[in-house]
Amino acid sequence: MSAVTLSNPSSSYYTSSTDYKPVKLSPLNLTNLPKLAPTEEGKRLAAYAAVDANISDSSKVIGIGSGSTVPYVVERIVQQGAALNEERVFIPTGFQSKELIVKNNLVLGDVDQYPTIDVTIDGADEVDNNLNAVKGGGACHLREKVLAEAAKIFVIVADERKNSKLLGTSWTQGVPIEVAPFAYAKVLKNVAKLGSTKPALRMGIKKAGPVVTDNGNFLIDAPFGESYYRDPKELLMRIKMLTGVVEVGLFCGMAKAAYFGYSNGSVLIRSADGTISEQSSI
Ligand SMILES: O=C[C@H](O)[C@H](O)[C@H](O)COP(=O)(O)O
Repeated sequence: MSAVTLSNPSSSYYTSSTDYKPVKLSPLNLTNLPKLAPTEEGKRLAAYAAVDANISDSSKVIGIGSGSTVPYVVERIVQQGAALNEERVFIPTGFQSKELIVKNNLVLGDVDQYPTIDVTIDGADEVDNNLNAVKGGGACHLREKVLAEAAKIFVIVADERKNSKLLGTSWTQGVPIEVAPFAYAKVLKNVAKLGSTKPALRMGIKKAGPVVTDNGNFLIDAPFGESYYRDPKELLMRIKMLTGVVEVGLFCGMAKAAYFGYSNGSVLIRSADGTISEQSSI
């Protein structure tokens, strides 16, 4: 992979063309890795950059999130070596990450044993300019939020398609809402009253009936108009107040940074302090 630097950014993925002043980080050395399809390349880049920057020798309790970028997170952690990993405990956000931990012979723990986590790295469905995120496309956002909140450092990894100025731009299926099964019909009515256009119970694929989460609950996907996404925290609080709602897939003010991997071999890093950095790869 050749070193690529985004010297003249003009795309919409930056905050704005005028305030774009990236800090250039030293390149990520990824020589001798197998070539992947462009989007996968972006996911791997984001994951590797996030692990390198956030998981150090002193990171002992690590939260492993869900989604298609997370296998690369675990891959990079494994590359840090068995000696280091034997001294660590890994906490999963769901079935997928539990399998990843077990299959890679890492030590499995749970958040009730380790309510304080050093670092949690997780995927996202969409992230806005202020690091607010939609999560729950894979129905894992309840455990994900607990692990994000438990972590001293919570970091998001994703490919370039997830980087938006405003939530609801690329992720149009709505805010994922985990609900107690018996309350779903009432929550559907109440999110519609809040302003959701066509909220729907998420149905299974290759399974008759609704999706059932790892916690035995149902999911509602509730789309909202653009104005609601301008204040995602307010939207989160209003949905969370509805009786029967277990957790809402809006993560506001939680992430320390988001790493977006680009198919051109670079990573864009947005930090909570407003810093925007770029890392190329060789
Ligand atoms: O519930 C699932 C999680 O929030 C995932 O992190 C999110 O849906 C992103 O998944 P993917 O990387 O597969 O698009």
